Amino acid sequence: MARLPEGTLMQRAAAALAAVCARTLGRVYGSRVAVLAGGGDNGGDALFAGARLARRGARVTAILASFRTHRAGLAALRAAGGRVVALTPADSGGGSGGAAALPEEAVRAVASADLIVDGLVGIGGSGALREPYAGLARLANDAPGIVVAVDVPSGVDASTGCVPGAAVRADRTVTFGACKIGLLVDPGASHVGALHVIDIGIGPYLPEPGVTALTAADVADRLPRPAAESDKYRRGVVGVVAGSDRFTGAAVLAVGGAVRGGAGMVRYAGPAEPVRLVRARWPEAVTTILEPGDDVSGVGRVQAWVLGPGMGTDDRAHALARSVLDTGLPTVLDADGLTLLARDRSLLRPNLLLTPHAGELSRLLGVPAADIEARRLEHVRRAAAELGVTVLLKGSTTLVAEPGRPVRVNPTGTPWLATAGTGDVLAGLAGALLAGGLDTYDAGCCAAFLHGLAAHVAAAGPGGATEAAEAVLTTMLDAVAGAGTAGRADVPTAPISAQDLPDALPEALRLLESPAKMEE
Ligand SMILES: NC(=O)C1=CN([C@@H]2O[C@H](COP(=O)(O)OP(=O)(O)OC[C@H]3O[C@@H](n4cnc5c(N)ncnc54)[C@H](OP(=O)(O)O)[C@@H]3O)[C@@H](O)[C@H]2O)[C@@H](O)CC1
Ligand SMILES: Nc1ncnc2c1ncn2[C@@H]1O[C@H](COP(=O)(O)OP(=O)(O)O)[C@@H](O)[C@H]1O
Ligand SMILES: [K+]
Repeated sequence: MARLPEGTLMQRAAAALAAVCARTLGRVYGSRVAVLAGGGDNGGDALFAGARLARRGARVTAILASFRTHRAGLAALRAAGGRVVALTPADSGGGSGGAAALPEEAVRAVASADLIVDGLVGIGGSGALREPYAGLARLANDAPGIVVAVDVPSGVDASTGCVPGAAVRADRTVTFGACKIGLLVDPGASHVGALHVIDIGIGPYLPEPGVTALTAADVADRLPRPAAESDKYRRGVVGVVAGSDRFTGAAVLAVGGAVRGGAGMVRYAGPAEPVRLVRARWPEAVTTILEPGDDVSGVGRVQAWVLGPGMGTDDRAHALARSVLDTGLPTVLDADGLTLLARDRSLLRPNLLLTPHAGELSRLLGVPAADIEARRLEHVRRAAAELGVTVLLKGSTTLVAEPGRPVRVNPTGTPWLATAGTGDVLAGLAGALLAGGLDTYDAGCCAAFLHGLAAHVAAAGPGGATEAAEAVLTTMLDAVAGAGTAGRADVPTAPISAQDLPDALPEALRLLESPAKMEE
């Protein structure tokens, strides 16, 4: 800002915002636009964009939520023929009266708009939206028009993704200069809609990001690949200690993730019944039957372990877990393994990748699961710092934290993954990548990326897999890099089950290669 004439950045932002609004509307002339303007520069962006749309023939009404309004923006809107409705602090959309307490003129303008521009608050917002901002946000959400958020959907904390109160649910978000963390991390991320990241020329002046995301090319670069002189041992042997007579599926799913994740060999060790089922489904796995009280000394050499899914939490499971962890090898610790760790911190070792969901992290940190869901970034950072290991927090947006490194957010997730057993596949997949030589941080990030991609491929089926994967790999990541728009592909999808994931992994891996080549 200091290097440019005053208002230059805002004009760049407003021009791009108006262009997205115009494209969204299709026909600008004669369309109805409501601009919700807060008291800061976010409102300024929205008012200048409103002025541009008004000059192209849109009927624009600005609703001013604050006494303080961006002066030049308001003047531009007025000069372009826009109408203005000013609210007072007494105009409250809150309480049981809901939006009805807002002035009729404002309610009508929003309810009849083809497009609503949310310029209430941007990166300067703090805490839950106050009235009348909150009432306007609710009004926009209930209106039939398309909602375009300026920089950040108002009510979403731009730095954390927390949503402490009412918040705008946008169909599109046009963000300036860089993708904000809160647009990628839930619950904020689910308010964003299609995402446009607009380059306004500030990139070279921004500090190192605190949160990063891997692109398809980044993942492809990191994946272990067999060389001419490879053999199964050098590609990495992963040992899986999972499943029990009661939870046999966990064994089959974790082994499936490891086999399809590219391990040179998978060794499975467990009770007789899961061993029988693993052999039936994955004959390539080398199995060892563990009798009660056995440790893993008879399993053979491995480079990394997957420990925990469905193994139980009794004293025998505890002793078995300790025998795995005492090998000192890199280990994915999941599910029951995490419950054991929560009870007995002496199991903690370096070289661990913990893969908790919010419930499991809640037990590890002694914090209610709802707080973890509400402040995912804070809690994953805290867990990594407190435990001194890599922590992959599963759920609506998967985050990977390691002390001293930026948190990585996984861009490939899909809610179709919310089904029993998918976590077991993730653990196996991450184990294969660890055995292949990746460190716990990269193994976690790459596993989450491939797992999400495989879910898209499986949910879209053979007919839509390519399109669905391209939407994730190209469009979404381009948008984050400022070169396109992110939105989900419009391909029909169907529910998936956990066992679809290992089967979809080969196709996901092939599709991962193609955009990587395109970028070259
Ligand atoms: N940086 C750049 O390079 C560029 C930045 N640009 C734009 O500037 C935006 C940042 O502008 P900003 O700093 O003026 O803050 P902004 O987001 O408008 O919020 C402040 C206002 O919101 C209010 N308010 C706050 N919290 C509230 C709550 N909970 N509930 C209710 N009200 C609340 C607060 O009120 P106050 O607390 O002061 O009473 C004040 O009026 C940025 O997001 C982008 O759009 C572009 O032009 C391009 C260049
Ligand atoms: N709403 C969601 N959106 C995206 N991914 C999700 C969602 N809910 C769960 N997942 C993913 O599904 C998997 C579920 O794992 P987990 O909770 O361990 O289940 P299970 O123990 O049944 O295998 C994780 O990879 C998680 O990130
Ligand atoms: K906004």
